[in-house]
Amino acid sequence: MMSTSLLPLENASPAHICPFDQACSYLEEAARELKLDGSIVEILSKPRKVVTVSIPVKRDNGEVQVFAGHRVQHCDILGPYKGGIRYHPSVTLREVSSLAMLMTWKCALLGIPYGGAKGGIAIDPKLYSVGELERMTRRYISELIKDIGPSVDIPAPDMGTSAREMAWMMDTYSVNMGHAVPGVVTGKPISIGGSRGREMATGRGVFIIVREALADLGKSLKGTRVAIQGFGNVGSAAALLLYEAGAKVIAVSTGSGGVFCEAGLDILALKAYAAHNHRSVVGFPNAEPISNAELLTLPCDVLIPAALENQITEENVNQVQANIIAEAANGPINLQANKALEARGVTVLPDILANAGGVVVSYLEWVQGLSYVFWDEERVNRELEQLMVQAYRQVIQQSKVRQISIRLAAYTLGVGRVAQALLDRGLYP
Ligand SMILES: NC(=O)C1=CN([C@@H]2O[C@H](COP(=O)(O)OP(=O)(O)OC[C@H]3O[C@@H](n4cnc5c(N)ncnc54)[C@H](O)[C@@H]3O)[C@@H](O)[C@H]2O)C=CC1
Ligand SMILES: O=C(O)CCC(=O)C(=O)O
Repeated sequence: MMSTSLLPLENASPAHICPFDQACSYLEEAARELKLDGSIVEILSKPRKVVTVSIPVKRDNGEVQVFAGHRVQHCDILGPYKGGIRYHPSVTLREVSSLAMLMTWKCALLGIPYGGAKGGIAIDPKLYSVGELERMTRRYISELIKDIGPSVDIPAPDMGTSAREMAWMMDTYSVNMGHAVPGVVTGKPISIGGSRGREMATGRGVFIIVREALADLGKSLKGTRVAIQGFGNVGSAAALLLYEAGAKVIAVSTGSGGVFCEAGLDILALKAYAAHNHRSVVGFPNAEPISNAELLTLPCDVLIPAALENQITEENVNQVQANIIAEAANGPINLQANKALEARGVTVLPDILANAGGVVVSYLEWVQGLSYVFWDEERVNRELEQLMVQAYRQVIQQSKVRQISIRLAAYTLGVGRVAQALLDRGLYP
């Protein structure tokens, strides 16, 4: 395992759960398959820049609370750093670092000219007022002002953040620059240069990849039984598109628990219910309660983890019954579980492919902003469809030619493209 000395602020958690070590293991596996030089792996296994800032925030009651805000810039060989910002209590520097590395491979796999980054603050946004979140977000971006920019590093939404936070970030950056800079973030509201289709984009990408995988197995979406963990931006959009295409979404969950209905949930009604129920699905009429753990092991055709990392592990993998798992979340299956699933012949559609729709439409948003020409949603969705299907086909082809798993095929394509660019640029400037 490569040294992770650029991450000095925290000790590693045990190897079987440390997300950064897991990300390095996949990199090393891809490098072995590609017969890459050890020095390339050494370079790519370390983030290029790790920033942690202190964020003092005045609470509504007058007290001051100080948060740590991270931004990890993994690699900018193919273009500006790109990746979301997460507000969730489980955020750690190691987690953010692993997610930044995944962004590098994801962008390269999809053929979009970005490097990888990720940011985050360990906070439960539900416990803070809108005013407190706004003050925290603005201070975080002020502290990062020299590290981000439209051609340097472009944040976007992730867990716990949305178009609202992106608008605060864009405004804070613009005020500091003295003029409007919409290109500094993506996933913005449409009123300030956001793209049509971005809100649904990650879920739409998941939908496209599941549809293609089913078609390759000679199956259609109609009547396919789907269980989805997480009903936020990604999970709810994937659920809606699958439901509209005739799939039976039999179970859905949020952090506070889930619901199950053998005949299939009415996703339109469930979305409306969650919107009026603090984003929780618990208590939805005509459905049985179900825990997050139970949802993962339900008999179903397609399982879509769309929340956190490490949900399918050596502890529950033997109970998982789905034939297809689409990683809408980043890193929901740990290393050991992944090996077990592959040995059983389960089709695992890896995160860097399955959830790439978000960064694809972020790229389209950035391109529209740079050219001052904005597209209708149909065009955005068409371009997204084309890039997702193309990447899926390339991954399946690579998997067949090299006789390797779909995950390793996706990694070899992403890592291989970055390694080639590194060599073409004369190693690293
Ligand atoms: N928003 C985006 O465009 C993209 C998001 N992703 C990934 O998708 C995943 C979900 O992100 P979003 O939907 O944006 O976040 P979100 O904040 O909109 O929704 C997260 C959902 O997960 C649920 N959740 C939180 N903790 C949970 C727990 N312990 N157990 C079960 N459910 C839990 C929440 O209740 C909520 O329903 C993350 O892994 C993120 O990195 C990946 C690519 C792009
Ligand atoms: O839209 C983006 O730029 C990044 C999305 C993201 O954070 C991810 O794909 O994990």
